Amino acid sequence: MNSQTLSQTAADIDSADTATGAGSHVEAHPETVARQARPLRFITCGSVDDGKSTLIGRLLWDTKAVKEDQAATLRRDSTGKQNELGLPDFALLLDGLQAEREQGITIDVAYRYFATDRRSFIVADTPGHVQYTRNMATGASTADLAVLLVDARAGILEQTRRHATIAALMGIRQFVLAVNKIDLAQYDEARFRAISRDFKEIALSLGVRQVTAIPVSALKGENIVLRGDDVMPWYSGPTLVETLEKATQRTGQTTGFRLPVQRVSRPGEGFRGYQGTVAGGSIKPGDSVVVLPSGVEANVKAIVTYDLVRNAAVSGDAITLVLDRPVDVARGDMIAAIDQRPQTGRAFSARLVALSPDGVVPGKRYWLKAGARRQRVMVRPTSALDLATGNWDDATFLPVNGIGVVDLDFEDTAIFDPYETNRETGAFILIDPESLNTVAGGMIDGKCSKSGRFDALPDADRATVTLPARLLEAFLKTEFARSHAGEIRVTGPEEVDAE
Ligand SMILES: Nc1nc2c(ncn2[C@@H]2O[C@H](COP(=O)(O)OP(=O)(O)OP(=O)(O)O)[C@@H](O)[C@H]2O)c(=O)[nH]1
Repeated sequence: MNSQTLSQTAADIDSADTATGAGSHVEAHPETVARQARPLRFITCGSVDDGKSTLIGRLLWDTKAVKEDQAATLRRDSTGKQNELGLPDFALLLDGLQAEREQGITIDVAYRYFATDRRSFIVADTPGHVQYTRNMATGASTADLAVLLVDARAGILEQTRRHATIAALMGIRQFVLAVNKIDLAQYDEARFRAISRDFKEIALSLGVRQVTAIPVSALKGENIVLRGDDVMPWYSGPTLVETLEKATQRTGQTTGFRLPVQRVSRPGEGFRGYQGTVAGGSIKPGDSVVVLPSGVEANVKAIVTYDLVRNAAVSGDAITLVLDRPVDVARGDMIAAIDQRPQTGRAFSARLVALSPDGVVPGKRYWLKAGARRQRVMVRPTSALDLATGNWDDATFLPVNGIGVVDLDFEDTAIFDPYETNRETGAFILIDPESLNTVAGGMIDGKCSKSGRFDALPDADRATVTLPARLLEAFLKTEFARSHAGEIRVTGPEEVDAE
């Protein structure tokens, strides 16, 4: 959404009347204001021991985000453990998290908050091990920018490519390459330039053009918050924190209004509201909406939060929507802008990150969960990313941590936006129906025209039901028939019908 449309939206919202005329009113907060106030979210990724914890510790320390008691603890805990430079171990600032990980307590991603005079930040610290790809994907899904760390001595590793690929797949369009431990590489400019060149090539192949490479020593605090000019006079670019201060925030959503319905509220006679968190665009009373997948159209009568009637709502607001006519809406449905609808269909193309040890198996039926919606789906990988070469090779199976392109075939109508246009209504997870484990995280590329393979199941995979004509129609309307469509082959009407 450009700034012009944003201000139009804001103006629309401000001039909106409420249709109810009742209750208290809250001034709408235009998206623009909310976005400026929002902290920049970024992730840090790197291989084990590249210095991620030290880098985040340094950022917190040098921006004075460390409270005095924490600082005292750090000094105390570092006693006797100082490195040859006599500096405290900044990674200890993150040690609480480490301890919890070691105890096996599941912490997907730890978020830390800090601020400079210019801006506030939330950094998602994601573990470096290969088996934590899932966590990285979680952190990346909300991040505006990714800081990728490499050890100046080791250069680009497969893990660097893996992380860059996941970050790009999750929609991040700004990378910072922190070439760390440059002190251990004798502050060698040629080394830094060579690593930057290799990385920029990878980023470009992933469609990421905005790359800032910075030579840093996280341990010594050079080019993190303070400059390292005396040891790296050849580097005149920005420090890490300057780059973060200037980074742009991604909107994440360029679609019209989206409300994935989480609950239908019927507190009393006559009132029926549809509850959920707005996942795109904005809405005000009087706007026309469509309920999907039914396609029924209605107008918004009122927008209610838990104690207020509002004259508008924007992305991120948890609301109850009241429509101007009785409409059949169920949990898992989507209420969307009438003139900017999401895509609906039974076949979609998507990219997946496989998360389970079993990988993603072609032909197997999974549950796909997107917001409150859960649907049966068959997944067919068509290509997989070779992280060593960066090539997309033909593939029919995705092993754990594999990244691939897949076709999704749904049993019934699915509703999505391409992930590029809406990170909430374009993302999903796959669940194994037997173990209930999360098998993969995915992002929708778009609808495809291929016919659903649920229609083309081999006969051996179907139950055969033969029914008299008078029962056939009634049977096809049952919940059982609808939820097993594609698995049941109905042959009929049978001869007995003549009786
Ligand atoms: N000389 C030097 N040592 C560094 C630098 N950054 C980190 N180190 C050291 O490298 C080691 C690993 O640093 P960590 O910050 O624990 O690395 P990490 O990437 O967080 O490791 P994991 O948490 O295991 O993924 C520690 O001994 C740090 O003191 C640096 O810029 N220069």
